[in-house]
Amino acid sequence: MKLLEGKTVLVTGASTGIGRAAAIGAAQHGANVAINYHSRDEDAESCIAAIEAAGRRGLAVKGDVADAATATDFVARAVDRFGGVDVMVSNAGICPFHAFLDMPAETVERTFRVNLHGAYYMVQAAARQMVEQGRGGSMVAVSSISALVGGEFQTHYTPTKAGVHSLMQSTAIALGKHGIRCNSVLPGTILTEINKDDLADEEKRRYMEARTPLGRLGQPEDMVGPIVFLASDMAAYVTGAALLVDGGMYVNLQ
Ligand SMILES: NC(=O)C1=CN([C@@H]2O[C@H](COP(=O)(O)OP(=O)(O)OC[C@H]3O[C@@H](n4cnc5c(N)ncnc54)[C@H](OP(=O)(O)O)[C@@H]3O)[C@@H](O)[C@H]2O)C=CC1
Ligand SMILES: C[C@H](O)[C@@H]1OC(=O)[C@H](O)[C@@H]1O
Repeated sequence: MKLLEGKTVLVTGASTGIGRAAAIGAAQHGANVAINYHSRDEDAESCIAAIEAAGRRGLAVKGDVADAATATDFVARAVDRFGGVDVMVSNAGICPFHAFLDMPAETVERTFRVNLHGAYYMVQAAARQMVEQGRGGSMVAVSSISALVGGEFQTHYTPTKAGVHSLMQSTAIALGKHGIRCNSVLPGTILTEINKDDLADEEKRRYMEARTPLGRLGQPEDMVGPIVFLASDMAAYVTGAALLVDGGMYVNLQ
């Protein structure tokens, strides 16, 4: 069953990882897909090729989500190409692991700007377009298990993920009257570029696997079903919700 037939889906940070899998998955579910990315031109091109191989139309727009103008440009380009916006998957993010006491201010600033300001501007730009269209819509923000728990080397990162989760709760209220639903997914540990170096440490990787009741870390494709579901009309009465997609890691105290 195709859940996004005829819809236009926008995904930020879709050159690699979770965003890429979500963009291709949305196309396989019948959507035309516009992707944003920051630096990896070839990966963005191959993502578009995969969208087209699924029989849908794709558009890649390069830009830094930390800049509010990137969001208005991304939405405008998507509307120009596809005629509207039905779904915004706000996914772009960074996590430069670093200790707390000597954390550089620039690292804090950049992480906040990309992860939290970026999500805010993208969701706001998409919402303005959806309200103008008058046919509702769906926002899916990629938050994290880190919205709920801490990380020694993620003191600048976890607050942004809690912020994204909170943004979806508040926008669910602000936009409900327009038929726009806002939800977040909370991935556990998914094997992507963001943690490649961190998890190159075998001991750390084995520890993270051992914490996961399903016995393995996640793959980007594990995120597709939950994101597509929340984006789709199957979730028509779901808003302000947060869906953990973590193989059970969060509940595994002992
Ligand atoms: N992997 C995991 O375990 C988890 C990830 N998450 C979240 O998932 C999201 C995606 O991460 P993931 O797929 O793992 O990591 P990746 O590093 O594989 O993907 C990150 C994506 O974000 C893009 N990006 C980075 N900075 C910017 C920017 N300033 N402007 C626009 N795009 C940008 C990258 O583009 P490019 O490469 O072209 O620069 C890339 O497409 C993040 O928000 C992360 O916090 C949440 C929980 C767990
Ligand atoms: C980058 C981390 O490995 C990843 O990101 C998160 O949000 C979680 O903390 C994961 O472990």
